[in-house]
Amino acid sequence: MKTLDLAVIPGDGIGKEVVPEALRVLDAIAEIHGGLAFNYTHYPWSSEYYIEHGRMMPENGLELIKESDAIFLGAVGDPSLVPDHISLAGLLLKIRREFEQVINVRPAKQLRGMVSPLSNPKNFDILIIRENSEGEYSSIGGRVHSGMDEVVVQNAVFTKRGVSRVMEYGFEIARKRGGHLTSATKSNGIAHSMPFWDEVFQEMAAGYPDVKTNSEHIDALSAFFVTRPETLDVVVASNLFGDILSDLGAAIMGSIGIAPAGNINLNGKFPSMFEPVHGSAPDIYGRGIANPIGQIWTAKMMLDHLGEPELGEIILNAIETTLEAGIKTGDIGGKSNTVEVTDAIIAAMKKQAGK
Ligand SMILES: NC(=O)c1ccc[n+]([C@@H]2O[C@H](COP(=O)([O-])OP(=O)(O)OC[C@H]3O[C@@H](n4cnc5c(N)ncnc54)[C@H](O)[C@@H]3O)[C@@H](O)[C@H]2O)c1
Ligand SMILES: O=C(O)C[C@@H](O)C(=O)O
Ligand SMILES: [K+]
Ligand SMILES: [Mn+2]
Repeated sequence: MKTLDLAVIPGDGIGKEVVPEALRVLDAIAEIHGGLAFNYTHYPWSSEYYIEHGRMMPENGLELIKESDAIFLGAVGDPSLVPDHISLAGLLLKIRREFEQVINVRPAKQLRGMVSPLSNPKNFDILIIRENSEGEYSSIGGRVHSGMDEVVVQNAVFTKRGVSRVMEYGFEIARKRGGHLTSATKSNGIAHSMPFWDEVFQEMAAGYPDVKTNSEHIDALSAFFVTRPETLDVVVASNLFGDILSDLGAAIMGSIGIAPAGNINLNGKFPSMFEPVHGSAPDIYGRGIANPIGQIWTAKMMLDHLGEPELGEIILNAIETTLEAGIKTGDIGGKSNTVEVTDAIIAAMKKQAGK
């Protein structure tokens, strides 16, 4: 029996609704496999935890989850309890950074049964590779003075190491897909970091003669996500640009409620973390109507990462079968609730596996 230890952090809002549903899917996949078990350890770290303890996770929190095979997280943030920059920094961004999850992989592709808001979407299949440890998300800066004299500085940090490794990841994955790599830049407006970003990209491209490349300014590239997404394949982007592009990618798929993500540790020193692109959705939390597909597709990405791609495939197929059957939550035009969609996905998995 192969046992995978998962640290489970539902977090805030709909994270608490969709994570338990994705765990039901994992239990079903374990049953289908027969020789695989998941050992979940649940952590209640969240904004509510902050209200009680004055921090988002205990002081030794990272120690507690360090040995797990992967971290499975829902969403972090409840602005009615804790300002977002404190809650995200104390949990989500802390794990990404301290566990050196330097790459954030975010697919945006058309699923069977999904209706894109684009009128003629032409079967796009994009993989966004977001730098996940530096760039615009640095905590270097500060505020001085007050009133009209107030001055605020927020520094962006781009290191040769950080930029090279995210680009190398992009090139390798583009090579594996037999595809091409687009770099998201803004070197016409941002005079230091982005020309540097372009230089590293060009240097590295020389080592991948088989991978076609292009660079697009982030503003134009955003428009291409809408006007001709089928021409994009792998897209490598800085932390902030990748963040924005991944919501855009989710939007053209049909809903942010279905978009998955993996925060990948490359050096093997710490576990990777899997969590959907969406947040805690306070506007719909508590009604049982959140779309569970983002969290469930994220579980598929986690299984791929843990060496079980054929199980991941069963899950994605079942998601598509369920969408094709019209069993959908309200964000994608359906009438079913979170639990009903998950039930249908599990039933489709079992049917596929002949059980
Ligand atoms: N990775 C994360 O944990 C993460 C990501 C984004 C936002 N946040 C946090 O979440 C909170 C809310 O942020 P936001 O409103 O900007 O983004 P959000 O992703 O939570 O919600 C944006 C919109 O999408 C809808 N939506 C999101 N997920 C959905 C789902 N599964 N099913 C159906 N509809 C869904 C919401 O109802 C809302 O209308 C904030 O505290 C923010 O900081 C966390
Ligand atoms: O990284 C962030 O800014 C938090 C959230 O928006 C995300 O995309 O995970
Ligand atoms: K999330
Ligand atoms: Mn985001």
